[in-house]
Amino acid sequence: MTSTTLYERLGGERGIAELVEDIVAAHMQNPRIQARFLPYREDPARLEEVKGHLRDFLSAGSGGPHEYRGRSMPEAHRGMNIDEAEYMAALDDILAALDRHGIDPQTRLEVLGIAYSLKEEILHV
Ligand code: HEM
Repeated sequence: MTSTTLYERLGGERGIAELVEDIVAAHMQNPRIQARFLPYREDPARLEEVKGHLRDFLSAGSGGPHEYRGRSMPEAHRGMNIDEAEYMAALDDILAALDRHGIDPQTRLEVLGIAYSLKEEILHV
């Protein structure tokens, strides 16, 4: 068991900011889900807002100091009708980013567990 928080193991504020940049860039390259994200290139202000929410979501959910002020998971993904393959593609991007950032396997599993637990709140809502 480790005594550091998940937030610390993800690299704190800076590590999480880098992870979010990497994950969003990966989503934009990922053929299974890029159509969901590419339109945000035309709206940089909105993209920054969503990235800020993603950073705060990760911080708040990992024991960090930031408060999440975005929408709930069902509200944020309502009407997108996200399917299982898209969900797995997003998880792949997240795991690959954690790997690239040198996050240890135990911590990656922990993040995977949390991400997976949100599935019912995001799929087909
Ligand atoms: C573990 C899985 C996921 C988590 C934790 C997650 C988390 C989030 C969060 C925190 C936001 C910001 C909400 C806000 O700004 O109010 C968001 C927005 C968004 N998510 Fe996800 N998401 C996940 C999976 C997915 C998947 C699989 C897709 C599509 C393939 C997706 C597409 C989007 C899009 C397009 C937005 C922007 C919504 C908007 O502009 O209104 N997400 N997500």
